[in-house]
This record gives sequence, structure tokens and C-alpha cells, in this order.
Amino acid sequence: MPLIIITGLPTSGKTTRARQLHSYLSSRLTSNTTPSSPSPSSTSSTTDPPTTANNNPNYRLHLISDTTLSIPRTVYDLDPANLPAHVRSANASEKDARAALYAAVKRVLSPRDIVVLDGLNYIKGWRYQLFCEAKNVGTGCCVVQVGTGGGVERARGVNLGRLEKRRRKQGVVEGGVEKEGGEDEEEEEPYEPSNWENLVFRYEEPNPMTRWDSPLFTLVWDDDEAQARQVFDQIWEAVAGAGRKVLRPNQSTVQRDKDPGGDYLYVLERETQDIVKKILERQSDEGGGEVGLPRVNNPGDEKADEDLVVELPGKKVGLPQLQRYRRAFVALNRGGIGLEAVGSLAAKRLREAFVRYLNDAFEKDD
Ligand SMILES: Nc1ncnc2c1ncn2[C@@H]1O[C@H](COP(=O)(O)OP(=O)(O)OP(=O)(O)O)[C@@H](O)[C@H]1O
Repeated sequence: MPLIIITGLPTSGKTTRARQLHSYLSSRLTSNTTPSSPSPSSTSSTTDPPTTANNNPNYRLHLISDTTLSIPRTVYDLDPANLPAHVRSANASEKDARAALYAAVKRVLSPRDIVVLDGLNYIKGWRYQLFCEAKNVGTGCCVVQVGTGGGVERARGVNLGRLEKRRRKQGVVEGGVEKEGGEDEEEEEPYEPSNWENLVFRYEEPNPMTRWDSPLFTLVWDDDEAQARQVFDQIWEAVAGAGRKVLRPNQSTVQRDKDPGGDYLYVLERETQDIVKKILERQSDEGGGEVGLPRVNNPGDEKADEDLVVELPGKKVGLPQLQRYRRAFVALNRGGIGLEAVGSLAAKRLREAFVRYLNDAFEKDD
């Protein structure tokens, strides 16, 4: 499962662990024997390791993060008005940052590439999207949660420390005395305190019971080298060991490598619109439960084959929510399933795929 998603609260030690894991995997791939332990110095290293190591005939290794893509910390600002003008004009919002990360992952991810994605990765829908991408290219995905252990105080302290360091560096110390030094140190960017608190508030804990957050590995701040090494061994086993799990693309991520025909896009729109319309018509007033849908969109004979089943979430679903899912599904499958499949077969497959996609999405929302 070559996509390794690192997640955790802001300033909780994610990059530190991501670098340790990267260097562990790198030495494991290079030597094909016993990997080196994470070195003590790597805990405080601020220099990025090379993003690619290609010493093993079977795997290439990549590290992707905000830093490797030069994504500024300001993208996590709550209020775009607070962003510096040059950032605002480049429209560098958090959403755009995610798009850049997604594109970077997509560019390299394959069954032969191990990608360590270091970042907050705090939105479960985002982790789900990455899981689908891994599945789409026929590889696997796991999540590594980095925690500080025993509350958020330590992570908050790291951020406050960074803020203080930045203040001192800017020469704005109490009493207005300008201080020197620190010029040659690489600055670890702090979050504005309100943003930090908000990111903690919004953090969506990984849930190992869901497919997209499993297998889930955990590392805490106080884990020493030997403990970290044990977890890295388990990750290696999951990623490259005999028992590694490979996700096979299914019909909710329909093959996209053929040129789409104009008809295909029309069929994609028509069938997904029809499913949305029927769900709205058929769901009960209380919401929840199952709704049967026709496998074929044939107004003359709708009752004939109603064996597609949507399991609705606990509350009633509205048009905006369904349209959002529909648009996401359309975007995912716009690439087409090939001209040969256009027609009734494509329509049927798309309906099945869209229903499966909705079931996944509702399960995730519950
Ligand atoms: N397990 C640890 N033991 C000791 N110090 C650590 C540990 N993990 C991180 N640190 C220190 O805490 C600080 C923050 O760590 P790091 O940059 O890895 O956090 P992060 O979660 O990646 O932060 P950000 O949210 O800014 O990306 C660094 O100075 C680092 O050296």
C-alpha cells in the first residue's frame, strides 16, 4: 500500500516522524537488509531529505509536503483578508493547496512508488479522496497518526515557541530592544494562535473502522527510537511485506484511461441526475433507511429491476448535498470508460458506480 498519509494536530511532530519514516524506508530500500534506526539528530533536523530515492529495483520513494511544494503556512489562515496581497492574488487558499498536494501525489503514485504524504490531512473526506486515488491506480493506502500524547498542550507550546522565536527574530521583543542572531536558522513557521486552535477544533480523528483510515498506525511524541522503529517495521510490512493489501479499482472509480466520447459525458450527466431525482422523490420524510432504484433508466418500465439500493444516512438528504456528491462523482469519472462502453452498458455501469459512491459517502458522513 504505497500511499502513507501522515496526519496529526498542528505542530504535533508530524514532519519529524515523516522524515524519520522516510529515512527508514530509504535505508530499507537501499540495503534490502536491516534498516537503520531513526537517528537522534533526525528529531530536530530541519533540512528536508531528498524527495526521491531510487535505489531499489522495486520501489521508488517520495516525500510530499507543504514544504516540498512551497505551500505557505498562510493558506491555513481563517480570514483571507489577513493573507498577504501576493498570496491573495495567487489565490493560494487551503483548497488550492490541497489541489496542489493531490496533483503531486497523483503524478507519482503507482504500485511501484511509495509516497509519504506529510501534512495535517485532518479532513476525513480528503483522506477518503486520497484512498480512492490509491485504489484507482491499483495500490494501497495507510494512515499514520502522530500525536503528542496526553492532550494538546505540548503541541500548543511548540506553536507558541515558534511565535516567540519569530517575534524575537523580527526584533520585536518586550521593551522594543532589537535582538540579533538566528539569521541562518531555518524558520519553522508558526500558525496564528486562532488558526492553530481552529485547526485543532476541526481535526477529524482517523477512524480505523473505516476503509480509508485503515490500517492505522500511531506514533506519539514520547515514543523512543526503538518504539518508533517497531511501528516503522509494521508500516514496512503493510507497505512492502508479503501481506500487503492492494486496492483494486472498482466501479465507483471507473477506468479513466480512454478518451471519452461526447455521448459519454451526456450519459454521465443524465444517469447521475436521474439517480439524484429519484432519491429525492423516494426518500421518506424522516430520512434514513434504504431506497431502491432502477438499474436501468427506462421510464416505461421502471419497476422492472429496482435492485440498486442506496442506504441513506440518519437524516433526510437535500438537493444541495446530493448535487455536491454528484458533481464530485462526475469530476472523478469525466475521463470516461471508453467509447466501446457507451450506450446502455455504460449507463448501467455508471448507475451502479454512482450508487456505490453515494453509499460510501453516506457511510462516511454518518
Ligand atoms: N518526538 C519528538 N521529540 C522531541 N521533539 C520533537 C518531537 N517531535 C517533534 N519535535 C519538535 O517539535 C517541533 C515541531 O515538530 P514538527 O515540525 O515535526 O511538527 P509538525 O506537526 O510537522 O508541525 P507543522 O504543523 O508546523 O507542520 C520541532 O521543533 C521538532 O524538533
